Amino acid sequence: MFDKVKAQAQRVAGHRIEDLFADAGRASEFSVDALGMLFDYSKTQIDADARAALLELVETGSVAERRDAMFSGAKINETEGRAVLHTALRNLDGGPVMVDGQDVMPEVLTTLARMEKLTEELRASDVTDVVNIGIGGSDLGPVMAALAMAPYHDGPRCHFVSNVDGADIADTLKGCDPKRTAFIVASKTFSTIETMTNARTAKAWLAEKGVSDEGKFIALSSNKAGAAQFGIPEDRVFGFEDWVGGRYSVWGPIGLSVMIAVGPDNFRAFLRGAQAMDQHFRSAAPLENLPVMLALVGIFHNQGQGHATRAVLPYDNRLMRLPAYLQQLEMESNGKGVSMDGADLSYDSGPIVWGEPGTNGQHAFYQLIHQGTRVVPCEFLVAATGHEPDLRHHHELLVANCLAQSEALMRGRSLDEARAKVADKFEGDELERQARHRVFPGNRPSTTLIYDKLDPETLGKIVALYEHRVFVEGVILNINSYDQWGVELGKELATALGPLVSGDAPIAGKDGSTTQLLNYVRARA
Ligand SMILES: O=P(O)(O)OC[C@H]1O[C@](O)(CO)[C@@H](O)[C@@H]1O
Repeated sequence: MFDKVKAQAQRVAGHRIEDLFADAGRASEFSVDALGMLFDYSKTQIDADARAALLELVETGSVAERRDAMFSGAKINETEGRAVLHTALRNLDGGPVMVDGQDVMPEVLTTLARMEKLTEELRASDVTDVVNIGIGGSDLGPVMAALAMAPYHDGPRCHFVSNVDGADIADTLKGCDPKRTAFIVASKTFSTIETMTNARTAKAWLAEKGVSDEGKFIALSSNKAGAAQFGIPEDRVFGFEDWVGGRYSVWGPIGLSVMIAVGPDNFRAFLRGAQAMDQHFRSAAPLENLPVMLALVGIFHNQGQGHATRAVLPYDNRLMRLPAYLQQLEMESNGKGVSMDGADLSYDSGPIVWGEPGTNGQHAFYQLIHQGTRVVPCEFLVAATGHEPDLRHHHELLVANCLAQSEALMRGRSLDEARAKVADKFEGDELERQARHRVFPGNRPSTTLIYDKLDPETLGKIVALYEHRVFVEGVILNINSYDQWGVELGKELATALGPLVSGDAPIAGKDGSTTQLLNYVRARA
């Protein structure tokens, strides 16, 4: 499937990216300028022929057909028999969206209106703190978006508790007044062990402080019966259907904490941004299509050139949690071992995604990115303007650093240049030795997504852009991006190990290492 792309990747392997700019039109020709953002992939080895081979994958993979199937409510999550319709949650002024012959939009809009009503009530009340209890998609989206929209935060303080480690909830509750704290239990299934354990601990904390839990809990879940069993009244339960995947759920009820923080208008702007990206994805030609081109660059680096990882490097401190969010989005979606028909993949699935905001990462792991033996394709994100007009010089430094990194990755530093740098300090063999340590190979690919300002609408566009990128890569890889069976085994084993850790069951039938670790814990508990 990737033979042509691999052949192209091999052909361009020796090309210096820098030299490609001899073509004065390269920067704009290898960029997509749409929706108020510019995606520049010109600092990669992709040239016209390589791009043509990549674009063929869009045709052979039937990306357009699969895309239309997704938007139309077809059950493209075939292993779970579900539609994939997170896009309906932001279809604010769109037409009907049918699932099993029924328009889901009236319910979506009613739920949104209910969320807005509760949000207004909460924001007008004496509640000072809201604690969202959830994990994975019921945590990462809200955390990431709430942080990204910090300048618009004018509601109660929002906290996020996810880890089953008691340290998480204990540290969070330390700063909260039980009378003025509301809890959101966010769980699609309402059965996730971490979330249910933390929710019960929150209930116990209120009881211990002598505060009734009446009216204190809100549930966001597809499992209304589970929420009722926990004691949350129906009018404080916000449901969503199984066609919203956990890692795609920030746009609906799971985003309630974000709405409470920034208010309904800003939350709607966030949805509008995503909706604009949806429309763009559906209508723009592949070459002009942001998600398609972002995906093809990813395919080129991973399946074409064999680079197993990619770094996401936002030069936007408020996108601090974007790499973690994308780790779930990309790796839970496209980290699969079999194709749609269940056959073993004969090529690599999605890449290992990681990152940190710049400039912090520069002083930590960029050493490896510049001089390590492995190539890490980098994806920079940066805003043209910041939210702090009085701190313009900070923003200018931030942008300069971002551009400097992609330039340095591309240009590198030759041995001659390195020698010149230290010629006044060393001579002879020592000069040679010292110079070699200062060589940067360069020719390392990166892309840059630049946008005006990280406002709610832009954030919506960026997140939807990455969602659709994952979709396109998944279609081309012919995998199901919407299930996550790989998380099951660990959950099952953890449940079985519980009594062995607590000492309620004898340690038997375990391998030597697990037995040794259990004994170590039990001796000290
Ligand atoms: O919202 P829930 O049902 O608590 O699930 C939380 C997370 O757990 C997972 O199922 C993985 O274990 C994710 O896909 C999901 O986002």
